[in-house]
Amino acid sequence: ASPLFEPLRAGALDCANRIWMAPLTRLRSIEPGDLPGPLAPLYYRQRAGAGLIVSEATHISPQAKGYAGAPGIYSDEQVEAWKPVTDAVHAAGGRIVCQLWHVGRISHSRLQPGGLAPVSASAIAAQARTSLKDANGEVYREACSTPRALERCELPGLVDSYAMATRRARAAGFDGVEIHAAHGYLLQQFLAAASNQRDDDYGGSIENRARLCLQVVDAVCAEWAPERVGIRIYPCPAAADLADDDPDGNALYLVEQLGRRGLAYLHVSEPDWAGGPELRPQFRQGLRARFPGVIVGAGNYQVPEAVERIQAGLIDAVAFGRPFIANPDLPARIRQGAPWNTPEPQSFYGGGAAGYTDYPTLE
Ligand SMILES: C=C(C(=O)O)c1ccccc1
Repeated sequence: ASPLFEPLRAGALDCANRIWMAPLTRLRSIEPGDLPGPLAPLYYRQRAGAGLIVSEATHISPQAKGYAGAPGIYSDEQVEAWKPVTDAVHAAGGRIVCQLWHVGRISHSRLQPGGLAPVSASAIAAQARTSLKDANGEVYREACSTPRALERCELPGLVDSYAMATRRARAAGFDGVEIHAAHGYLLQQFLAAASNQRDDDYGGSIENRARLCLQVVDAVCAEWAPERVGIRIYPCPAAADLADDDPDGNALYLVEQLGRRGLAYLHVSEPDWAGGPELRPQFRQGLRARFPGVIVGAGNYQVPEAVERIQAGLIDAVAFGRPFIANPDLPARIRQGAPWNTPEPQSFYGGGAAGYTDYPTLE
């Protein structure tokens, strides 16, 4: 039998298989309120055959919001709106964790409280666009606003926002949380030399640049338990404005610190996500040597490649993104060697049922 169908225990998370659903932004939440939409329970229940579902990125505070239509996990109303999702996934025998997101500078003043500038490690604008919605609810892309640098005295409150979001995720029925430290969002803006020009103890050395991420991990674990906490990293950023002096060395330093905290899993977003360089084998071995928990690989894997990497001991599970958009029953299709539906990019972001809950299953 394929190693993909061997059960896996990641901390306290019992996964029926090693085919995980990667976090997928779909921008179908209700505004104002940033509430999961009415179709979210069906959408996630359809995909409950995943060994573990990682929810779409979910912002931890109003300031953490960077995309129109993304959901939040900072209000009691949002907790109530997530319960039908977690209940539906559990009723179908699935497991789901909430991905905790602070976008930092990948935002626009129009989405920020009071129309203020977004925040980041330093006042350096991302060379990126984000997604807003027009009066008709249509998604459009716009350049990110120039951020302001967070004052050092704001950081404890920011760390506490992650702890409060963790408390709400637990109250909403999630099985755990995944800290989003990847893809150029706030925590990676502190980690990367190009985006972090701070001259306090959160900037300069990699120990200083990793400080906020590790304080967030410790606060989230203290709020719930390390066995319920995963983290997503993007060790080889392709984007120039996340350039680092020693990407491999800095990533291995971070993973070594994470490896001492008893976390449920390390989720590694691989270069394919944005077309960066392939992860080198010795770097993969470096991750395994430093992280004793479950390691999950994500990055447009083909099935044979995932099986090969699991059998080589480099990863323990694989997270599929776009394939899970188009194939609610992806694990069944993989088990049967059945063909996969092709995702339709025009309905990835925004909209309603089309391209969300209407992809066909096998039977
Ligand atoms: C949260 C995202 C990420 O992690 O890259 C995201 C956001 C918008 C579109 C695609 C992906």
